[in-house]
Amino acid sequence: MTSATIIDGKAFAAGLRTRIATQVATFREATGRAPGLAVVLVGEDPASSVYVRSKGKATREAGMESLEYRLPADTDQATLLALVERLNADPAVDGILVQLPLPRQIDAQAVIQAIDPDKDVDGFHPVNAGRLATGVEGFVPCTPLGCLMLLKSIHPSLSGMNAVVVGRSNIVGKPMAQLLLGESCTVTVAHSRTRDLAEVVGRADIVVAAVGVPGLVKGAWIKPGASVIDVGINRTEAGLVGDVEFDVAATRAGAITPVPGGVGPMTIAVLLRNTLVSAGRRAGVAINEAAL
Ligand SMILES: Nc1nc2c(c(=O)[nH]1)N[C@@H](CN(C=O)c1ccc(C(=O)N[C@@H](CCC(=O)O)C(=O)O)cc1)CN2
Repeated sequence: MTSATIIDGKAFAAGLRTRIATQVATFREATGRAPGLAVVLVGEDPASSVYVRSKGKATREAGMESLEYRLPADTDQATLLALVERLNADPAVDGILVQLPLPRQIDAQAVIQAIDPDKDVDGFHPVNAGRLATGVEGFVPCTPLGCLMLLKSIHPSLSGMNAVVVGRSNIVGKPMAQLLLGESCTVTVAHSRTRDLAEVVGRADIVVAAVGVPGLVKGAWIKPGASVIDVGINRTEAGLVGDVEFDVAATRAGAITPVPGGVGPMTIAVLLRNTLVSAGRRAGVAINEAAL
C-alpha cells in the first residue's frame, strides 16, 4: 500500500513554467527582445531528439526565442567548437546548451569548456561548478536544482537533515551534494564502491538516487518517513523505471518522486529559469528569482 506523498514533478514544472512566462513578458517589455536559448544537437539519438524538441517547444511557450542547431552524427570537434564560439559572440543568445551525450569522436569536456560560463545555462562549465562549490552566483545544473525545488516543496527547511546522494556524476550527483550542503544538510555521497549501501541509505532523511541502474535502491532500505528523489530514467522491458524500487519504497517513504512525471519535467523547466536569469543578468534587468 502506498503511504507516501507522491511528488508531482509534472505539475510543479508546469507551475514554474507559468511563473517564468510572466517574467519573460516583463523582460520583453523592458528590453524589446526575448531571451534567447540556443540548443545544439549532434546526431540522431532518439531520446536526445525528443528532449531537444521538448526544449524548443517549452522555450517558445514561455515566450522566449528558441534557436536550434542540428548537426550530423559525424560532425567533427572543430566544427562544433566553431559553432559554440559563434553562439558565445551572438548578443541575441543568452543561453547555450549542447545536448549530451555527444558522439564518441567529440570530447564533451572540451565542448563544455568552450561555452562562455555566463551563457552556460546547463551549469556544466568548471567555472560554474566552482562557483556552486564556493557559494558564488553562477548557473546550477538543471536536474539537481529541480530536485532541490521539489524537496523544498515538501520541507521548506532542510537544515540538519541527513542526505544521501547515490551517484557522483558531474551533472547530477556532485552538484546535488553541493546544493544540499548549501541547505545545511549533512551530506553523504555514495557510489559504486560504497560499502553497505543499505546501511548508508537507511540513515538518510533525504535520498537522491542518480546512478542509472534500474531499481538499485531497494525499498526496504528506506528509513520510514524519508523523502526520496529518483533521478533515474531507465528504459526497460517493463517500460520507464527509476533507480529506486518504487512500489516498496512508497510504502515506507514520507514522500517520493515517480518515474516518469517526477524529476524529468523539472529539468526543462529549470533550463528555462536559468535562461531567463541569464537574460536578466546580461541585460541588467532585475529578475525576481524568489518568485520563480
Ligand atoms: N545538455 C544536457 N544534456 C542532457 C541533460 C541536460 O540537463 N543537459 N539531461 C538529460 C536529458 N534531459 C534533458 O536534456 C531530460 C531528461 C528527461 C526529461 C523528462 O522529462 N523525462 C520524463 C520522461 C520522458 C521519456 O519518456 O523519456 C520524465 O521523467 O517524466 C527531460 C529532459 C541528459 N542530457
